[in-house]
Amino acid sequence: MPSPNSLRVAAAQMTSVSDLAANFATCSRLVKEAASAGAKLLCFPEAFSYVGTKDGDSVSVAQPLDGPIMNQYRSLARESSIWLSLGGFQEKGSDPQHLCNTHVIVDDTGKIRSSYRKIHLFDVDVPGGRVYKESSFTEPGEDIVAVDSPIGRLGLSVCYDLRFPEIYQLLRFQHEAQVLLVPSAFTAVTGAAHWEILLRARAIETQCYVIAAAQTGKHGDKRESYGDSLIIDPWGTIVGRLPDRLSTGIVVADIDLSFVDSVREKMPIAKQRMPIDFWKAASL
Ligand SMILES: O=C(O)CNC(=O)[C@H](CS)NC(=O)CCC(=O)C(=O)O
Repeated sequence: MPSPNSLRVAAAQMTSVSDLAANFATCSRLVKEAASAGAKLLCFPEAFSYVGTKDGDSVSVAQPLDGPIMNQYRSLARESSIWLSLGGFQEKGSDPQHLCNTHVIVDDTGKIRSSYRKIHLFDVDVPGGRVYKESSFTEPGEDIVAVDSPIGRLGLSVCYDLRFPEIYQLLRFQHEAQVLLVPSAFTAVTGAAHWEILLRARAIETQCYVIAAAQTGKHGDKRESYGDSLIIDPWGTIVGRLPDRLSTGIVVADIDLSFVDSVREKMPIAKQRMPIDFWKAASL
């Protein structure tokens, strides 16, 4: 039985393709499922609205946050009265060659509450995979973003950010996040090696819930994502996962913010951690 303090959340797992209308149809079905399951928030993965067939394709579909694509998703939230985490939206950049990889939070009336632009861009030669150069078509963000919601204070990030613990330390200790969102499209190779362990580490070291919605499977014949959308509690326990890592669907879990408080009270790392000045002196 969920405790009286519990709040229901959901994370989608899906295989977006290079067809805006097809992805919107999938998202709209998943929003209805999440709303009828009683979820207050549904999180979508990075590139939910569009995955191109080759690098940089997505620049051609980039739009501002007040454009028609985001408006469609805002009306989904309003119609089903549910908050949405729209991770990795292709937001129009400052020139025609670039976009921003933007994580948008929309409330249950369809209003944009906040947006975060991916800071760490995936310029990586994946061992046994291919070379990625996200910075060739993406402008990096510069601001850390947290926002209040009915399911607690949300800390925003996107995909490759997951490998950089500093951003999560700041979200927890400066911005007071209680729930970290990590919408992703991890590669099949790096996901198999690192996905679950990185997410559980971030939950444990920040004592936050982590909700990580994932792209999964083959997007055409060029790209493949690892999958495995996860909801993790502040003790590092996985509390939500789909039975099949590759299927399209939602995972639902009840989160309890009093559990966040109790983990933090019993293991008071906020008080015990050393300030940055200590480390500067120690490394002189
Ligand atoms: O461009 C798109 O369509 C969607 N975005 C992505 O796929 C991004 C940038 S290329 N992928 C990652 O950040 C993978 C990270 C990763 O796999 C790891 O850290 O191991």
